Amino acid sequence: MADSKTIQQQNQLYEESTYYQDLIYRSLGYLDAGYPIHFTGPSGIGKTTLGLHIAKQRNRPVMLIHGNRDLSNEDLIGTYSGYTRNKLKDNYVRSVYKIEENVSESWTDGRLLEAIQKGYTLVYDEFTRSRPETNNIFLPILEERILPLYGTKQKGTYVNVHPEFSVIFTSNPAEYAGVYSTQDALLDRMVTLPMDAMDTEAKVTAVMSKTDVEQAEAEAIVRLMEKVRSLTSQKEDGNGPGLRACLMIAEIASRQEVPIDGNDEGFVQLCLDVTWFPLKNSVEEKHHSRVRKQLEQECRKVKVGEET
Ligand SMILES: Nc1ncnc2c1ncn2[C@@H]1O[C@H](COP(=O)(O)OP(=O)(O)OP(=O)(O)O)[C@@H](O)[C@H]1O
Repeated sequence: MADSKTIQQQNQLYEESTYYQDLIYRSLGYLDAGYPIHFTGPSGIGKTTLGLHIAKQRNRPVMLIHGNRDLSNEDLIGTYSGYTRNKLKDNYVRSVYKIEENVSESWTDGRLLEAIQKGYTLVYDEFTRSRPETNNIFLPILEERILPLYGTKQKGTYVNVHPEFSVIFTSNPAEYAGVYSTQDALLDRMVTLPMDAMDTEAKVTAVMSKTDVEQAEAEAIVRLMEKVRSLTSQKEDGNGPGLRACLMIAEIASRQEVPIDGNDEGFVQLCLDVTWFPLKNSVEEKHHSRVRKQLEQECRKVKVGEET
C-alpha cells in the first residue's frame, strides 16, 4: 500500500492538478503572512492529506492533533504529572544523622505548548470535534500571538508564540450541527477554504498513486463508486462510499490478487462488503432490499476498459 509508494508518487495528484496547485500556493502565502488556514469539506475528500502536504512544504517540524471531545487544556498546554523527590542522607559524622528531602512537582509540556515554543506547523484535524472551551485557547494565540498559562501554576503567565508557528485547521461542516458549534470568533481569525470534492480524474490519480492498480482498473473502480453513490440521495457531501472506498477496493483487490472484474465472485463480494454498510446508512430502510439488488447489479457490470 502507501509504504510501497514514494511520497513523490503520493503527491502526484497535487503536481498534476491546477486546482490543487493553486490551492497549495494560496495556502502557503496565507501561512507565510501569519494567518492560519482552514480546509472545510465533506468526509474523505482529502483535507487532512492536503493539510499535511502543505505543512511539510514549510520546512518546519509538523505536529498533528486530532480534535475530540476529551481533548483538554491540560493535553494542549501541559500539566503537573506527579512529584519528584530528592533525598540526601548525610551520616558522615556517625553521631549525626541528617536527611534533607526536596519535593517538587514535575511539569510535562502539552503538545500545543511545545509546538508554539518551537515554531512547528500544527495540523489541527477535525477541530470542531473538540469542545469550544478547549478551542478558546487558540483565540489569544492567533490574535495576540501569546499562549496564556492561566490555571497552570507556572511561573510566567504566558509564553510568546514562536514567529514560525502556524496552524492548518480542518473540519467537516456536516458535523457542526451534531457535535459542537464552531466558535465564530475563532473562524474570524482564519482563512477558510472550502474544498471541492475530487472529480473523476483526480480520484483515478489518487487511487493509482496510493495502490498498485493500473489506470484502467482505477477508472473502473472509481466509475463503480460513482454509480453506487448515485443510488443514494446524497452525492459527494455526506456519508456513502467515496474515495476511501475506492482505495480500499483497489488495495484489497491488488493484495489478494482479485481481478477487477464483475464476473469474478470474489470481486463482487469485496465491493459489496466495502460499500453496503455506508450505502445502507444513506438510504431509507424501506428501500434497502431494492438498493442492495441495484448495488449488486452495478458490481457485476464492472469491466476494465469499458464504461458500463
Ligand atoms: N492527493 C491524494 N493522493 C492520494 N490519496 C489521497 C490524496 N488525498 C487523500 N487521499 C486519500 O484519501 C483518503 C481520505 O483522505 P483524508 O483523510 O485526507 O480526507 P479528509 O477529508 O480529511 O477526511 P475526514 O474528514 O474523514 O478526516 C485517505 O485514505 C487518503 O490517503
